[in-house]
Amino acid sequence: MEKAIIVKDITKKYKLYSSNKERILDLILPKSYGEDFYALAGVSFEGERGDSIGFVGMNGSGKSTLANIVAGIVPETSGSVEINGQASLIAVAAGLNGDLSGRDNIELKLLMLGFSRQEIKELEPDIIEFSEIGKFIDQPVKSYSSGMRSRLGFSISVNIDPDILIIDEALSVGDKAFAEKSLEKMNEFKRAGKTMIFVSHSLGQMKRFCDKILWLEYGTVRDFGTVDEILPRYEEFLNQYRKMSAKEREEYKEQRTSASHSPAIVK
Ligand SMILES: Nc1ncnc2c1ncn2[C@@H]1O[C@H](COP(=O)(O)OP(=O)(O)OP(=O)(O)O)[C@@H](O)[C@H]1O
Repeated sequence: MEKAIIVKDITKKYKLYSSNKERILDLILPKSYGEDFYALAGVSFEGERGDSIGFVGMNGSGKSTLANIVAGIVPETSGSVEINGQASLIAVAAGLNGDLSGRDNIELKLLMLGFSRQEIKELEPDIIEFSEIGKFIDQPVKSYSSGMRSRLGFSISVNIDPDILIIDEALSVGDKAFAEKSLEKMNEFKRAGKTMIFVSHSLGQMKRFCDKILWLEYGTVRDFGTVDEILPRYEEFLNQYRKMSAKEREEYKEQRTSASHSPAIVK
């Protein structure tokens, strides 16, 4: 099978500051202030053409960071991402300019992706119709609700028919009717043999839609495999985790992160 996505040993380091003063001092005297925090610490996986890969994991495990790195929106600190084909990201409101109208955002995004004026003219009505934004399409995006922003982002990305579609929680923001319509659109992509990455906390949607699951935990890969293999393990883990006391959760985290998050592993 042809590889669509090859992710090798990705790390993402952020600096955490205890105050704004520290943040500013770090700009003047880099490396002297702030604490290193690894949102991702050595993540590798491969997706074949036609795979629908779900990213699961607890809050803060690194799902969105990884999706944004694969989409080329956020730079990695080390490691590499190889993509065959054009990638399009749907992160809630990502890539939308709040001061521009919905229509101008569509045009801008398509121009940035290399579409011609003629192609944009042809695609625009479909994008507007699918988004159900109605007359608000000519209002500035900052006046939209978060659901409207996410519908517009989703509509742009699916209607440009990308080779790789990355969907980050967009379906949990829209209403049920829109979510159904979007899932149907995603199934069309799947039937067309396209590659997808889907970030969600809805295990129901994962089961319905994904073939493979990447389970992230504290910025590392806990497990990667087929939906049938990984989701039952993840659900079992969530049940156990729910029963843990705050102290047990801290101990668990300490045990899981002590080796993998050592700065020594970061080149
Ligand atoms: N710009 C940033 N600066 C500092 N830390 C960040 C930044 N962006 C993300 N992080 C941290 O990186 C970690 C991973 O965040 P990410 O949003 O990727 O997690 P997630 O798995 O998508 O979480 P959720 O399920 O809550 O959406 C979190 O601890 C988050 O606080």
